[in-house]
Amino acid sequence: MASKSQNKPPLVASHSKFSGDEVTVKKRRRIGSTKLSSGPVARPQTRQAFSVVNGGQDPPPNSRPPGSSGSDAGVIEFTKEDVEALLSEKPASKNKFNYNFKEKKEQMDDCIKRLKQCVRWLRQLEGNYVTEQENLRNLLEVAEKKCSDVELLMKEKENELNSIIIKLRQNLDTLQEKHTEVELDKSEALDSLARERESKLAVEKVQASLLEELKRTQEDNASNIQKIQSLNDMYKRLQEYNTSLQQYNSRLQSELHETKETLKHVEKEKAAVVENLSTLRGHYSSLQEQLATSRDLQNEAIKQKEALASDVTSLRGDLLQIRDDRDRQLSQVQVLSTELVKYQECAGKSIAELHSFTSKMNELESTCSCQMEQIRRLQEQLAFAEKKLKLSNMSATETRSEFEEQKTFISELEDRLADAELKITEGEKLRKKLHNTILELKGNIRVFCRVRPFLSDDGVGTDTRVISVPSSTESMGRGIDVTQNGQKLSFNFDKAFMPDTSQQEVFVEISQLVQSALDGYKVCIFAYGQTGSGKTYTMMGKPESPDQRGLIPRTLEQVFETRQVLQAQGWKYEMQVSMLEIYNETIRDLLTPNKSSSDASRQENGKQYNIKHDANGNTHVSDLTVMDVRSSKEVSYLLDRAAQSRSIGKTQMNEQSSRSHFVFTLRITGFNESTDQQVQGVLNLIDLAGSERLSKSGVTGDRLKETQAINKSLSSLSDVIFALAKKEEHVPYRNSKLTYLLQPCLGGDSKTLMFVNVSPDPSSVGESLCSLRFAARVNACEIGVPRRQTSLKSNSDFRLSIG
Ligand SMILES: Nc1ncnc2c1ncn2[C@@H]1O[C@H](COP(=O)(O)OP(=O)(O)OP(=O)(O)O)[C@@H](O)[C@H]1O
Repeated sequence: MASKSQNKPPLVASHSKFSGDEVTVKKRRRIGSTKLSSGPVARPQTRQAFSVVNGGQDPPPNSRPPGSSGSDAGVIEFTKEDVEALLSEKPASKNKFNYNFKEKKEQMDDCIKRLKQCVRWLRQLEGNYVTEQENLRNLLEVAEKKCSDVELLMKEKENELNSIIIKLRQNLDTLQEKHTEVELDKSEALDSLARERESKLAVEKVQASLLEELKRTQEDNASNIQKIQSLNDMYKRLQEYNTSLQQYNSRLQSELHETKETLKHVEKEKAAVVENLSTLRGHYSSLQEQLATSRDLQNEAIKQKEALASDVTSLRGDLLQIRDDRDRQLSQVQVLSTELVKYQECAGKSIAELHSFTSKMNELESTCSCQMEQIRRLQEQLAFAEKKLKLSNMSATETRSEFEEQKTFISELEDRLADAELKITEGEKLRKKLHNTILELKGNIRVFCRVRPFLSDDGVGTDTRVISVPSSTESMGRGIDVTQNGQKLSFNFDKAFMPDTSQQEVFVEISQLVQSALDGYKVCIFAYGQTGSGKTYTMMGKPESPDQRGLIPRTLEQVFETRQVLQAQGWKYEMQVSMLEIYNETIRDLLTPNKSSSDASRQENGKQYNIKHDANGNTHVSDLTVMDVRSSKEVSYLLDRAAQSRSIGKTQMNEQSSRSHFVFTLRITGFNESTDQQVQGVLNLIDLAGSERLSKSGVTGDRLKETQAINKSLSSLSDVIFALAKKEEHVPYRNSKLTYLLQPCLGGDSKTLMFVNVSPDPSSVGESLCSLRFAARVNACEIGVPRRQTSLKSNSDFRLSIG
């Protein structure tokens, strides 16, 4: 039985398995189902695995997972169990003995097919996993990057917000502090107001009591005054009574005296009577009786007098008492008056205090109202600040987002700027290279011919033309024809300027060389020709007339203008000027400070003026004045100074004009901070001495020797130029000052331009021919780069035959 069941076809086994246990099937874990559901490939798919694995037989409909009604009929899926079942599947045969190979093969084929499908499915699944994994990884990286960016951004924003919140909190704190201070001030002010009100009430009470007391005192005073008045009246009455008593007393005294007088009279009469007593005894008894009655009367009078005296004493005591009372009352009145005055003063003070308290109170009330107003304002400010805070919070977020946008915009712009700068730098390098290549193609040594117009003092009429424009189109603009003794000789150069060519037109042709000097090359432009042929006119021109300014002023203008333009690209230039004159192997510094003529010559003699070349091929003349210049105006001033110095020198040395070489040197040092580039250019502008025919000069002796020497040095110039340009070892006239000075300008990358100036004067046609032959020889120099062919036919005789 066991073997039977083992040999059962997988279909039956699978079928029975699935139909037997629906829950198990539903719960069965699907390989990759979790992953597939999250990735792009993981769409909910309807499985048909069983039909494939189980040889095309579907499991019973109730054993299918929910939703697998067959919408994705083409997709095949396997579960782990399916795969395991497939792997552990063994060939089934209904009967061991009926084992049919064909059937077995079919089964095997079927199994292999299913296995292949399973393997394909697994591979596809694996591929999906890998791509999904990669996608997820990428997504994860992007998300992580984003997350870190967002985190950074958030941190920055948080920091900014924190700083703003701190600032606002500080503002709020200060405002709250101010508010509490104001509140404190306000409470203090209210307290002091209450205190002042209390004190005011107390003062008012005191004032009322004082007023009552004052009233009472005034009433007392009035009653006292009445008392005093009644006492005064009594005193008056008593005085009157006293006076009447005194009058009575005096009357009694007078009566007593009269009585005494009468008594005496009586006693006298008694004596008379006693005498008469005897006689009159009778009479005596009557008299005795009279005497007794008189005595009684006297006693009565004495008694009356004593009673009156006691009355007077008692009245006197009364008077004294009344006086004492009066004095007491008076002193009481005085005390009361002083008290009254005091009370009045006190009342005045109280009133003043009351006034001051009232004014203080008013002040305090106004301060209080001010403070209230301040508090109100502060509260308004606080509300406004809070509003502002809210607004600023809102605007801060807006600003922050704007700031972020701006930042990204700026960074973009910066990138673009950096790119542009890089492009500019590269473009500038390219421009330099191209410019140089163009100039090299044109020739590092070029020769321009310039024919000056007829002048009034030219010997022959203008109709006799010895110099003419060539007829061939090939030579147009670069050749001239010279007619001598009926023979026409043609000369071709890089450029030929006819008499009507303006200074500007000539300058346009050399302006590229000026740019080369700023690019860091050595440039040398010199004018060669017979005396009066227009060399000085070409180099210097007529500075007083702007149209006729020569190459030197125009060159300087361009140098300083270009320097300005290049400054925007980060270039900084330093310029140094020196000017010298060579006369018969003597160098004269044209920029030494002005001195008297004798001093100048002595000074000149003391100086060495040795010419030296350094490792970089730069020429230095010892003791020569070198001036820093910042503008073309400064150079113009120095040129004027040099011209002045030249004319002084000529007068001092009794020199004929035009017999010296004038050398103007401008050293250009440029540095670019942004690209860290450095350039050193030199611009030499030379007005050579004019060659002269000895037959015409009419000089003799030492002067003749000098002229011969100058002519010789000029005639040898072509040999020198040739040798230097070809970098030959042997340079003729090496020790000649002019040769030595020109040496660095004629080799390597240096650019040299020679003007051959010719005069159209028929009387000097021989000299013109000499100059042209010389120039043709220089023109024939080839330096490094191919030059167009010079028509050498007529330039065959290069040698100058001056003198
Ligand atoms: N292209 C020109 N247009 C007008 N005038 C000119 C021209 N060239 C020269 N001249 C005039 O010719 C005269 C002589 O010129 P210039 O002094 O420049 O000659 P030079 O070659 O320098 O002479 P030297 O060798 O004796 O110094 C001057 O008066 C000058 O103004």
